Amino acid sequence: MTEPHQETPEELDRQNARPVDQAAPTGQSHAEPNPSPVRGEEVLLEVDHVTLRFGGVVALNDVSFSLRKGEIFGLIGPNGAGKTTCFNAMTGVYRPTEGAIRFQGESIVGKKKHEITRGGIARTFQNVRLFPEMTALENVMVGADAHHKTSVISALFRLPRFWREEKSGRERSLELLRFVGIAHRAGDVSRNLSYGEQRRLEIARALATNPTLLCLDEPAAGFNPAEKEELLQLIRRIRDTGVTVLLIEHDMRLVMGVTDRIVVLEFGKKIAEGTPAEVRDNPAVIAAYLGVPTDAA
Ligand SMILES: Nc1ncnc2c1ncn2[C@@H]1O[C@H](COP(=O)(O)OP(=O)(O)OP(=O)(O)O)[C@@H](O)[C@H]1O
Repeated sequence: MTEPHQETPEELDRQNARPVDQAAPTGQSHAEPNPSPVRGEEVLLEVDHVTLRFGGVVALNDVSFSLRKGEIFGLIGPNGAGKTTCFNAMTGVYRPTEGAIRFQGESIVGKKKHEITRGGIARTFQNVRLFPEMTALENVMVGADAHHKTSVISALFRLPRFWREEKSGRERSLELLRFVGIAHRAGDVSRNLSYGEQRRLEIARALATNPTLLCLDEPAAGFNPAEKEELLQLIRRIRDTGVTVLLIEHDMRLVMGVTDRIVVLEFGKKIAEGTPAEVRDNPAVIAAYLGVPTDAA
């Protein structure tokens, strides 16, 4: 058995216990139906019979699903279901013990995190991870840098290409700050931004890598209802630019309001997959959230 490789201590900093808005699916949504204007049938990412064990813990147990290009896809499930582990396997933090993960038809298992980012998958984290002493603009420019072609030599000697790329990186980063609604904080040190602004900044930084797929890990955690509504609109605008979005989120109203399709995990296994309406009415899902056996639901 291959043990999953683990790259950073922060990845192992298991969930800072926090209250989650983990209500059972209610059937109510505060948002209008999701129009999915750019959703096609082309498969973008395939999780193919993935099992991932941490010693004796089976965090993912033979999980399979695929994301289609242009959709907003939700990955949900109770605490400890395996959602973050699944994200980590997709973004090169953990290597599956068994199974395959393909992005645009190509295996990404065993690739380094930066290779996967360059390949077009970007992510945000459950806990805000910014460079606290850098300005908001600089934080985004770090993301944009991932795509610069400038060599160390041309950066050291300030060759024309370096300046061109520095300038275009700055302009693009400002544009992204505008897109997420915090351009007015561009010059402020990121630790001075409000919590909501920091979460938007993380999204801008992830978008700066020009992703094809953006993975958002509990982006609404700690948000009030108005902030959640703004986030829902932002996720749709991101999707409307052609970026496919994968969302882990405990807030059922947000998930049901914004996603096209959902996969539900429980104890590492996929227990349901379908549209928000299908998933909401699925007895196994209701049981998982209410904590009762399926046959009693
Ligand atoms: N690095 C690790 N070492 C050992 N066990 C781990 C590790 N990461 C996750 N696990 C275990 O794997 C299982 C799935 O955890 P995971 O964090 O993926 O769940 P989750 O669905 O994201 O939960 P939450 O909603 O609480 O964030 C849990 O039992 C967890 O304790």
